[in-house]
Amino acid sequence: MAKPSVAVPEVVGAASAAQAACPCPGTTLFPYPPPRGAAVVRRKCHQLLQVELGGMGAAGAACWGVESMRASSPTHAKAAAALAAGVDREDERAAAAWSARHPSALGKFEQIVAASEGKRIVMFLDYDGTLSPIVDDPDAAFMSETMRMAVRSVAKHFPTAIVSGRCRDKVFEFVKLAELYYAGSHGMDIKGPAAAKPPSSSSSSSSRGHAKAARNHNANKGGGVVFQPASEFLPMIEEVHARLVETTRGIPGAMVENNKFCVSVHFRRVDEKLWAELSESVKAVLREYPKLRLTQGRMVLEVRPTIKWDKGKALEFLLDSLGFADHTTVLPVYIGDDRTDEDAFKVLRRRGHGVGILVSKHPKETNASYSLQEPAEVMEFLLRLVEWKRLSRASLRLRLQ
Ligand SMILES: O=P(O)(O)OC[C@H]1O[C@H](O[C@H]2O[C@H](CO)[C@@H](O)[C@H](O)[C@H]2O)[C@H](O)[C@@H](O)[C@@H]1O
Repeated sequence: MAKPSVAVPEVVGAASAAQAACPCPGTTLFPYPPPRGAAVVRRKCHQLLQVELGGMGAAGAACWGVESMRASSPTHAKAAAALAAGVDREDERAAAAWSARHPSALGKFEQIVAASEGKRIVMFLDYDGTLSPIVDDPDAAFMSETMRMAVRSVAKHFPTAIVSGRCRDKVFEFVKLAELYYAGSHGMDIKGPAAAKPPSSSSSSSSRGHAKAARNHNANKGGGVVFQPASEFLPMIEEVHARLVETTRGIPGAMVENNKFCVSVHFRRVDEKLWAELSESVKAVLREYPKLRLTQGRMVLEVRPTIKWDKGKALEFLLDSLGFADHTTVLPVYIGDDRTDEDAFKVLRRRGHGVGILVSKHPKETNASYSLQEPAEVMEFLLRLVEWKRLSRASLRLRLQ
C-alpha cells in the first residue's frame, strides 16, 4: 500500500480571515510586503484585490494601479523600511503561526524525504528569486557557480525542470545546463533535454485531461519533448512588445522584456511618481488586445495570452507526458518564490501529492506546504537532497552485498 505523499499543513488563519473579508469569491491574496496579522490583512484587502485583478484580463486590469505596484515586492525600499521598523506582539504571533503552517523545508527535511520513500523525486525549480537573487537589472540576474553545481548534482539523481516566466532561451543562458527540462514563458514554452525520455501515453486521469495538449507536442530529434501551447500568439506578442517599448520610452528606468510568449514591463528602476503613468500606458496598449491579459509579479507587469495555461499546467504537462504522473511511484517537488508559482503549488495541493516549497523571507499567503528563506537556503536544500540520495544508494548497495 502506497504511503501518503507528504504531510501538508492546512492553510488557515490569516489567509482565511482575508478571504472572508474580500468580496471576490475564490480570490487568493499574495501581498508584498506580507501582512503580519489577520487585522492587517483585512485592512489591506482592497489594495490586495487590486493586485489580483491584474489576473482578470485587460478589462479587469483597468481597476488596479499604483497601490498594487507599490505592494509588489518586499525588496521595495519602503516595504523594507516598514519591515525594519519593528515587530509587535501580534506580528510575532502571526509570523509564528505562518511558520507553523509553512515550516522550513530544511527543518522538515526528514519528513520530506520520508514522503519520497519508494518514489522517484522529480524536481521543479523556478529561476528568479529561487536560483538567483532578485537584482535591479533583469539582464544581470546571474546564478552563482555553486548554485549551478548544486542544480547539476540534483539533476544527476532526479529528473529536473526549470519553470520560469522568462523566455526559455534566456533562462537557459543563465542556467547553462543541457541536461534539464526547461519551461519558459510561464510554462508556455516547454523543451526537454535531447536525451530525454520520449513522452509516454500514461493513462492517468490527469494525463487524459492533457491528451489534447499532448497531441500538439513534437518529439525532438533526440527524443525530448517540445510543447508551445501559445504559438498562435507569437506575432501578437511581437507586436505588443514593440508597442510597449515605444509607449514606455519616455519613462526613465522602465524596461520591456520580450519573453517570447509573454512580455514583462519592469518598474523596479522607475521613480514611484511615474508608476501611475507607466501602468496607464501599458493598460492603454492592452485595451486594443482583448486576447491578452495583465498580471503582476515582483515589480513587474506581465502581459500574456488569455489561454488557460500557467506554471501549474506546465507542471502537470511535464509529469503526465514524461510518465511521472503516478503518485504511487513519483514525488514532485516544486520550489518557487513568485505569485506565478502559486499555480503550481495549487496543482500539487489539488492532486494531494507532492511538495510545494515557497521561497520567501516573510510570511506570505501561499499554497505551498513548506518554506525556504532565500536562494542560499534553496541551494542548501538541494545539496542535502543529493547527499541523502548518495547515502541511501550506498546503504542499499551494502545491504545487497
Ligand atoms: O518565473 P521566474 O523565473 O521567477 O520569472 C519571473 C520574472 O523574473 C524576472 O524578473 C524578476 O527578477 C528580476 C531580476 O532579479 C528583477 O529585476 C525583477 O524585478 C523581477 O520581477 C524576469 O526579468 C521577468 O521577465 C520574469 O517574468
